[in-house]
Amino acid sequence: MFLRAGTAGLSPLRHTLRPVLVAAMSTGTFIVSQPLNYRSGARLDPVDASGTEKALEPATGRVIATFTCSGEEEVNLAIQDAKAAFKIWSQKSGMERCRILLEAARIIRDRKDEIATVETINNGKSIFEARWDIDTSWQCLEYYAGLAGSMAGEHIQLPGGSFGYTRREPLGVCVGIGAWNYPFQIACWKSAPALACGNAMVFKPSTFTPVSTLLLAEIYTEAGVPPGLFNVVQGGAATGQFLCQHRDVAKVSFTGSVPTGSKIMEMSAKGIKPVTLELGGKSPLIIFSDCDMKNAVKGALMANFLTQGEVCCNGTRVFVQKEILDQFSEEVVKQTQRIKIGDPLLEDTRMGPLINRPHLERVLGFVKVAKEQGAKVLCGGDLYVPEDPKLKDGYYMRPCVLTNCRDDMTCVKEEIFGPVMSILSFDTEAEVLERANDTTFGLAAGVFTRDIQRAHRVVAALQAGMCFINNYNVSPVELPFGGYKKSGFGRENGRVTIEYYSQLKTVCVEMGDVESAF
Ligand SMILES: NC(=O)C1=CN([C@@H]2O[C@H](COP(=O)(O)OP(=O)(O)OC[C@H]3O[C@@H](n4cnc5c(N)ncnc54)[C@H](O)[C@@H]3O)[C@@H](O)[C@H]2O)C=CC1
Ligand SMILES: C[N+](C)(C)CCCC(=O)O
Repeated sequence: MFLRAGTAGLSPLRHTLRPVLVAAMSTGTFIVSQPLNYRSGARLDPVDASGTEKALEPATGRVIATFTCSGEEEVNLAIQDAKAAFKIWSQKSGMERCRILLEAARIIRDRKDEIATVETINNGKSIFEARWDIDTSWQCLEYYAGLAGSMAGEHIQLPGGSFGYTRREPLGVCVGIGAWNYPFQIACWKSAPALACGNAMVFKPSTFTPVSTLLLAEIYTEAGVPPGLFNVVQGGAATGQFLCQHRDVAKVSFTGSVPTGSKIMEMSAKGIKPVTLELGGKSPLIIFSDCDMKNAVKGALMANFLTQGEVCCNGTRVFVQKEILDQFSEEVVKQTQRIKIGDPLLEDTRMGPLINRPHLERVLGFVKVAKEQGAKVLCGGDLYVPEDPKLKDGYYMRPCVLTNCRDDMTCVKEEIFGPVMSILSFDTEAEVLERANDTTFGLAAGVFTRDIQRAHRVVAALQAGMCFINNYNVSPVELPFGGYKKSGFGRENGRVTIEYYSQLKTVCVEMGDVESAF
């Protein structure tokens, strides 16, 4: 077990050992024996409990960690500790914060393979993809490090030499609550802008993926943030509620499902706390007959099969213009059948197991209902049993392409959160826009066409926060990401996110005498 508790700087020994240890980590061997809570700059066991949970390795179904969910007292200590760190951190200049965040970004980049390996073991996504996630993680820290140094207010002249100015100030202790599909990346997308603005953060990962956030906590400490600035508590709904209801929490940023998002908003409303909600989706991907077919097919696979299809912004309703329906479907099926499923730590694997057994069964259940409702399975949609005996208890399925889909089918209306693509055909632009927008979600949307006027006209009419033209599911950290409608509000990434982690103070300065009404 390579994970260490310590927080001190990089020892030469650790430098030498790391590559060996990463190489030694293989599917079926990893066990976490250290505490999974983080407070005051160190791993520790929580002082009280609200139950225990087990974390799995989806590739094998093995338990890799049994951990205590934090009780109210532990949550309280984590918040008090963060409050103390906030006092120090919020007084630092933007450039001072910038330097520390850049150092943290550098450490993540240096430890990319190790972090990606841990992410793969606990989440099941392929190591190939996990490395992408770690790249967008350190890039996010680097981006907000840059903004930290240039955050500034305005100076406004008033009559008679008087003037006003604005200060962009941090909020205080922010809470981050994450989903299980991008554990490390979500923790970075929330903490980087929060810390850049001068806030502290208490983060609660999903109970399914408690492990990798600890690496981030240790890296922040190693990079020089004050102890307590980034704390981790573990647990599910109970722990989440203690966080959201705490009076010393200034803001909650949540990634997860719509029903939980609605509860988070309700709890935060009681304390008038601002919230950012990154929720689910059922996004449309529109393929016009004038598209570049090769890229459209690649785009459809990117839109549906990353992280075993467990991606909130996936373009799972693939609308294809009638003239190219057969050719497109044939090519999509050919490429989908080539996806290598199996041990996610192997270099050539491109699809690993789903997160757990109940979720796998839920996804297979959607395929069953789709068939009953008249959809045709073009490929996949069934269990996959890898040859390697150590993977026999993992949660694998073959990626599925459905056709003959109608707008009223369950597979077209509901978020499946698994590798299931639904193909629908359409005739005209007006028709497809109407159908694409006919959903309560609005996270993302995509269009493939060579006609640039049409591309911009179509995205302008799409009701979605993140639109792609001639690509899908790329995530440059410079671009804001977030939803319309029930997919949530607030944004992550991009310059605008500074506004969600800071508040504006206006100072009005009188240079003359008070003109009184009395
Ligand atoms: N828009 C986005 O960026 C993303 C959205 N999602 C959405 O998340 C869902 C899947 O993720 P899950 O982890 O299953 O979602 P979930 O809503 O069950 O859980 C999300 C987080 O909330 C916590 N939680 C659960 N009940 C809570 C409560 N009452 N109070 C406070 N915290 C609570 C969980 O422990 C977990 O950390 C999908 O619907 C997906 O679309 C997932 C990833 C990204
Ligand atoms: C990285 N990306 C764009 C594929 C997904 C990010 C949103 C999520 O957390 O599901």
